[in-house]
Order: sequence, then structure tokens, then C-alpha cells
Amino acid sequence: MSVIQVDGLAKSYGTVDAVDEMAFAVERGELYGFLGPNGAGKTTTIRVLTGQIQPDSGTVSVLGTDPTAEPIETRHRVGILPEQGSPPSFLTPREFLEFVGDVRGLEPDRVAEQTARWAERLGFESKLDTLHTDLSRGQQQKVMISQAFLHEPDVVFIDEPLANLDPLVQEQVKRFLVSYAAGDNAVFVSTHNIDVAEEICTRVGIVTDGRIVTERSLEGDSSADSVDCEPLGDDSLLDVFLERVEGEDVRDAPSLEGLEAPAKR
Ligand SMILES: Nc1ncnc2c1ncn2[C@@H]1O[C@H](COP(=O)(O)OP(=O)(O)OP(=O)(O)O)[C@@H](O)[C@H]1O
Repeated sequence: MSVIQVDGLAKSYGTVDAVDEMAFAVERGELYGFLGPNGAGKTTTIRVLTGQIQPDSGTVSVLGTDPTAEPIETRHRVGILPEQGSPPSFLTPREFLEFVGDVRGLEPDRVAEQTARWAERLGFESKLDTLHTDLSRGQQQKVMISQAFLHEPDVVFIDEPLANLDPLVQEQVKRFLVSYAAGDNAVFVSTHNIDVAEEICTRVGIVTDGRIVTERSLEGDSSADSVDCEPLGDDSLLDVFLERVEGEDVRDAPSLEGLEAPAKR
């Protein structure tokens, strides 16, 4: 059984159809990239899958739970790194991770062990007892990454994983995500970053206007054997993206008048 299954999902906000006829499935061992332009419906889909909002119609299943009917059960079982999420300003990383560990049902010893491991892995040991309000945006992002993986969930949802991270930490996080998915888990990454998706994902679904318009497998021998998906082949992911988004090659789109860089003298 797929660890994430979405069929006929629809969600509107007033007259805006944010998600419409969305359908896909993700298997264990996959690092699935949800790639789409601004407003494509990526965050809305993740919010439904993590039990944060109710859809208008469709069925969703995450690790055999129904996030629309049992959102707390789903949230206990998965890791979530929300878009622009930040840890509470009035807590320190240690206090916040203790809180998250408690909510996720971890023993205090295990929380302490995991906190130390993540602080070392992402290099924020010296900030463990500093209030978040006094941390940089990138340091806060490291704490948010740590909370998503603290309880070693089988499925992790991540909205823009590398935002605000310096290049060195970006490389570490990318390598970690690849190895985590390969360890019989599933990592679901929503991103605008085509290069990162091409580099780390095992499969990518291109989302526009609230639905997946095409999927591509990015590895020859997919770890998820049951996935039947067209390989990327000789195309670049950028080419596939540009062709599919709005059904036209956006490289031919008119330039933004008045915004051209001034000619060099
Ligand atoms: N709470 C809301 N109220 C009204 N409209 C919303 C709300 N949240 C999202 N939308 C609209 O729904 C559509 C899909 O938004 P969503 O945030 O899911 O897209 P996205 O693919 O995550 O975009 P981005 O890459 O810019 O984060 C957009 O048109 C957006 O304006």
C-alpha cells in the first residue's frame, strides 16, 4: 500500500480553486518532489495531507490514516516542516524540541539524545539555550528541520527545505534527505527549486493549476519498484517543467517591460 495516496482532491478558497482533481501516490523509499510555480496548490495539498485543513472533496490516506477524519493521529505519525514556519520566539531550541518530543510521545532520554544529534548535525549546539528570537532565520530553520525528524517518522512533509540555509548546510540537508528516504521512509518535498528537485528526488510531480500535469522518474532503478512512471531520459527537468507549466514555453514569454537590466556602458 502507498504511504501517501491522493485521489480526486479538491479545495477552493471562495472562488479560487486552489486544488482541483489532484491525484498521486508515494511509496516507501521515495523522495517525491512536488514542483510547481507560485499559487499552484502545493501548500494547500500539504495542509490537507497533514490534517490542517479540510478538503471540499476527494480521498487522502497517509500511512493508512485519514488526515481529514483523524488529523491528530496523522500528525503524530508524520514529520512536518511547514512553509515559513518558525519556532516560538519565547522558547529556546532545547525547550522547543523537548515540547515537540513530548507531543510526539518520545521518552525524555530519547528527546535529549535526538536533540544533541540534530544540534551537532546542523551545527547549532552553541545556540541550544538561546531564545529563538535571538537566532538568525537560518538557525531557526535548522531547529525546524530538527523538529520534523525528531521522532524519526516514516513520512515527512517539507515545504521548501533549503530556505535560508547557507550552501554548506544545504548540501548536508540534501544528503540527509536522500539517505532518510532510502531508509524505507518517504520524504515529500514541495519546492520551486528545479535544480534541487532534479538533484535529490527519485520522482517529481509537476503541479500547476491545482493538479499534477506530469510525473517523471529521476532514477533508473527506482527504489519504489511498484511505481510506473516515465523516466526523465535525455530531457532536463527544467525543459519538462517549462513545457508543462501553462502549456507553453515560458522562455518565449514577453519580457517584463521596463525591468530589463540596463545596458553596460
Ligand atoms: N487561506 C487562503 N485564502 C484564500 N486563498 C488562498 C488561501 N491559501 C491559498 N490560497 C490561494 O490558493 C491558491 C493555491 O495556493 P497555495 O499556497 O496552495 O500554492 P503554492 O503552490 O503553495 O504556492 P507558493 O509556491 O507560492 O507557496 C493560490 O491562488 C492562493 O492565492
